[in-house]
Amino acid sequence: MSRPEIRHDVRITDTTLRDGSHAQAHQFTEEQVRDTVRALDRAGVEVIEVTHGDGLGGSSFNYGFSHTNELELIAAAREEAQQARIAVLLVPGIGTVDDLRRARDAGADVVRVATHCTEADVSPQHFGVARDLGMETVGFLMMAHRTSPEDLAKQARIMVDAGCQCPYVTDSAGALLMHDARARFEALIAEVGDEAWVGYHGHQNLSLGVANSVIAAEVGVKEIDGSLCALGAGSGNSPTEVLAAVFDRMGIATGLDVTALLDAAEDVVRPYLHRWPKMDRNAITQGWAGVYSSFLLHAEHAGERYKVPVPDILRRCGELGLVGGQEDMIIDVALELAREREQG
Ligand SMILES: C[C@H](O)CC(=O)C(=O)O
Ligand SMILES: [Mn+2]
Repeated sequence: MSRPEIRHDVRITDTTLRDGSHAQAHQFTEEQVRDTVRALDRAGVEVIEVTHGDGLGGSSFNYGFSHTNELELIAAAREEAQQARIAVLLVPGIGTVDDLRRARDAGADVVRVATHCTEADVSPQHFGVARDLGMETVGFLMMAHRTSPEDLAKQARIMVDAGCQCPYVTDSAGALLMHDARARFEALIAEVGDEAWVGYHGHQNLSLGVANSVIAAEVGVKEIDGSLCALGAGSGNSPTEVLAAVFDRMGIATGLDVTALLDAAEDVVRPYLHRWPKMDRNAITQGWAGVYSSFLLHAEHAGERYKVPVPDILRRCGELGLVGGQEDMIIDVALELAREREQG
């Protein structure tokens, strides 16, 4: 299996239209997707991810219904992109291989198969189908702070042996401190670096997404994620426009046009933001307590409904070690906290 060609020192994947879907409560319109893809494509972004925030098949009662069917959004993105590849996310169990086939038919070029950081063994079938479909393959090892660098590297090995061309250190909670991130990058590169690229996906809950991206580039990580205006779960992702400016200052080639990205963030994305992701009390708590960023809106709704402080809900989710896919447990946590408060 060959690694995909990366034309610059680092390739930036923009996930505004996928991770940003969490922050927008999955309400992206076709017009927003078209405008954003056109702007990213013109700015030189080579991979643009478009899917429900929880990946293919995510539109549901548990995760939140999409405004527009994601296959229509993928097809629209494909039409607008002149040079960029269109990526989709697939969490096995939420999405299926049939969803993947439909996404491929709609124009997706890349699939990012996402599993909890200790559960890569649920991904091989999906990588196999993706390779048969001729797709480029990425593996997301989510909540990467929850396992050691050595064990994360073993999970990356499972993915690469199954056909993954780029396993990612995915800091879903924005919880990785700089030395923790470096240790994981180095462990993955040592384990699979001769056969695959290594990637990094950061969240800004502790304001370290960009700093960790700098370390990533320095130690040889080749694919790094960002989102315009940081649009993503929790306090958002590393802002694509900031990554472009920082890497430019560092002399790291990304092929990105910084000015075009600044315009894309301000003129295209900012006007449609429901709220600009920021490091507020709730999002910082997520980074501090190691909680999945996508829990933010779910916890805020539960806090309002059951009259319990959102940071308390998030801290309890961290204590219980909840992982992506356990969004329904947030209600149980809120009810339990409400009962505890009643009992004094
Ligand atoms: C399904 C998640 O939102 C994937 C992701 O972006 C993360 O874990 O972070
Ligand atoms: Mn994310």
